[in-house]
Amino acid sequence: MLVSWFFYVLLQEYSELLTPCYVYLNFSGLRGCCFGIANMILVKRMRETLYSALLFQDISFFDNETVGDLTSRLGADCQQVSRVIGNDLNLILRNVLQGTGALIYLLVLSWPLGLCTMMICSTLLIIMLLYGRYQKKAAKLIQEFTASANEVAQETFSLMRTVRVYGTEKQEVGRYKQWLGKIADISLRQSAAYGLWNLSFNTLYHSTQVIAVLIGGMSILAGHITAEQLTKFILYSEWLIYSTWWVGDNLSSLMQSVGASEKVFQLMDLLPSDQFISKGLKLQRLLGHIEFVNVSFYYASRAMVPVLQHVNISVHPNEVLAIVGLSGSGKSTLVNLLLRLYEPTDGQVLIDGFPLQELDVKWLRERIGFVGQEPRLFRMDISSNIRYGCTRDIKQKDVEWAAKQAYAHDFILSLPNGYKTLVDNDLLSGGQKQRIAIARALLRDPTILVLDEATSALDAESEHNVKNVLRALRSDLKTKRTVIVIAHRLSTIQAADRIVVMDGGRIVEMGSHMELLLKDGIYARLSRRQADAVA
Ligand SMILES: Nc1ncnc2c1ncn2[C@@H]1O[C@H](COP(=O)(O)OP(=O)(O)OP(=O)(O)O)[C@@H](O)[C@H]1O
Repeated sequence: MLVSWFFYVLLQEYSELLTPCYVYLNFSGLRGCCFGIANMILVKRMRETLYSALLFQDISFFDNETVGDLTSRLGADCQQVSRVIGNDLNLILRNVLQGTGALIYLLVLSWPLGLCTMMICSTLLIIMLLYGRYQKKAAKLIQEFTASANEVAQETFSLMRTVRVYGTEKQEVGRYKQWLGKIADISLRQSAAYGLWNLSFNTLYHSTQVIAVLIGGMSILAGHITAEQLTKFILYSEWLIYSTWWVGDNLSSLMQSVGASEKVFQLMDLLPSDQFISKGLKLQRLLGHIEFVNVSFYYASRAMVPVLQHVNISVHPNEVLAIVGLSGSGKSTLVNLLLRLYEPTDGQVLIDGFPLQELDVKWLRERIGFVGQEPRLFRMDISSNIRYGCTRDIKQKDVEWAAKQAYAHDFILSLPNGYKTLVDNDLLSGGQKQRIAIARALLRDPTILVLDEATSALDAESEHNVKNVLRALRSDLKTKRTVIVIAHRLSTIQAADRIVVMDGGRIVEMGSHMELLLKDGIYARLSRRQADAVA
């Protein structure tokens, strides 16, 4: 009897709530589907925006960010936002509508009772906001610690051979556990806060019932309301307080997601580097005349350490200039400035008489071939790796020509699928990867060719062959190009037109191989030491 009466009241009240919100509240499948689609579109768009915002930053930006941090922003953090859109927002909206409906109905039934319930709900809301703020802070910390833990794991996996050889597995587990400990500490506090939040809810929830019975009972005795109205009131106040609880619960989870996503939004808002925005000059023809005029430089992350000091060099078109010097003397930095990866702190780099900043950076880079110290290949087939970044219309025979020039053709043909073999980091030796990187640089037919320790991983014969290629490229009058070679192995650069010797960010000697030997300075000393080492 009591149960059927209860259902009767419930049905009657539900039918009274036939408002435009009814459709929203009751078609949960449709709602879920709409939020799911919105979520999918937004998260995809967010990842795209974030990824392209990152790719168009200055190189110095990547000096200050870790790979683990950035990848977790793209992965886990974007997923958090998806949770907000797909779940939390949906439930918050549903419960706000339901709670508002219940509150209006309660005030209509009995405004003193309605006001009391509203006060209790307001207290609950204040506690909820404080709890939400705490959760936001905690989530931000957890996100940071998780990124650091990921960074440690990523580093350890990528240096697995070193870890194994030095037997530091336990030490690495310890390093990882340190971050996990910090995450656990915050999670523990989060759980305690959740417990407190639940306790407050239960206390306040029961107090509504006590108030309803007390004030409602008195109102019945005074004849202000009927017993039926009080029953309805208790049902609706329960509805209201549960809606408030759900809003609070989802709001705190929303705050957690907002905390975790704050950095994502900051990164998404980054403007592209100036060099991608400004439209520079495109010369009709690039001759390859490079000048460093009184160039000084320091890295922003180490502002107190001057890396280059008053460097003056003029490299003529079609000249082969070698740069040598002790490790850390600033050779690669000089090349970084030429590639406009960094801007000089003082002085200017000129190409064919034009300051680098005035030239269109894309146009210029298309005309520069670069082989770095540790060529790492992309996870694509060998042919695509050689074509990488080449904007000309390239045919397979061009790719093979470049591979032959770099003495890579034979070993490529010996691979299971030849030029179509998918490159895996472990598949090729350091020297083989370097030869593919040289082929990539040659295929661009660059006017300026920069080789930064490009032959360091080559065996003596391959190095000799590649040196011949460079010599041939130089003497080919149709393809004039300026070549800058950085090498530790002095045998590689003996034939260069000019050799620049660097020490502590300054140019200390300059001349041909013979001239520098006669000078009996740093170059002659380095040369003697290398000859002794070979002997
Ligand atoms: N991204 C960077 N951020 C801060 N300092 C850097 C960065 N890259 C290089 N340096 C510092 O600048 C100095 C010059 O480095 P650079 O790589 O130009 O020397 P190098 O002569 O090419 O050395 P090596 O022959 O070992 O490659 C070094 O002290 C190095 O620690």
